[in-house]
Amino acid sequence: MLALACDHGGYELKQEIINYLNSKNIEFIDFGCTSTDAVDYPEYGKKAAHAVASGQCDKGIIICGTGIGISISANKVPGIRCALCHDCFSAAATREHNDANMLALGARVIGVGHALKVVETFLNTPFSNDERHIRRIEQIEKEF
Ligand SMILES: O=C[C@H](O)[C@H](O)[C@H](O)COP(=O)(O)O
Repeated sequence: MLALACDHGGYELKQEIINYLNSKNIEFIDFGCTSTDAVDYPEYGKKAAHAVASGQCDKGIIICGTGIGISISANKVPGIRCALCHDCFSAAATREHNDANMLALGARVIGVGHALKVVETFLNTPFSNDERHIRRIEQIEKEF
């Protein structure tokens, strides 16, 4: 199960991602927002992040104008590793190396076609399970 969320800047791209997910029969929960009316991205980013952190959803995709504010918000939730990616290399690498559990996109940065390729790459790339990456992820989670 995938968690989706956006602010007003990401609403239209989220609708395109929903069409893509439906075409692939990928299940999702949409945590809003529900229109292009202005909202505050932290509320929506954190809702989706809590769904992932609690195990209700396996992964999340969140979208704002740049992807920056909503990813910063999601990464405040313990257990969330949200990666802002606007290219397929980064989307694959963050799954393989960081076991990222959320993807952030900036709808004012990337075109729809490219964004859907980034989404596809993120969803289809497994974590490497490599010892060095596991060690580093454990360090991310640890208080220093
Ligand atoms: O990082 C924040 C996001 O890009 C927001 O989508 C953006 O700040 C919203 O801007 P505005 O309220 O001017 O539409």
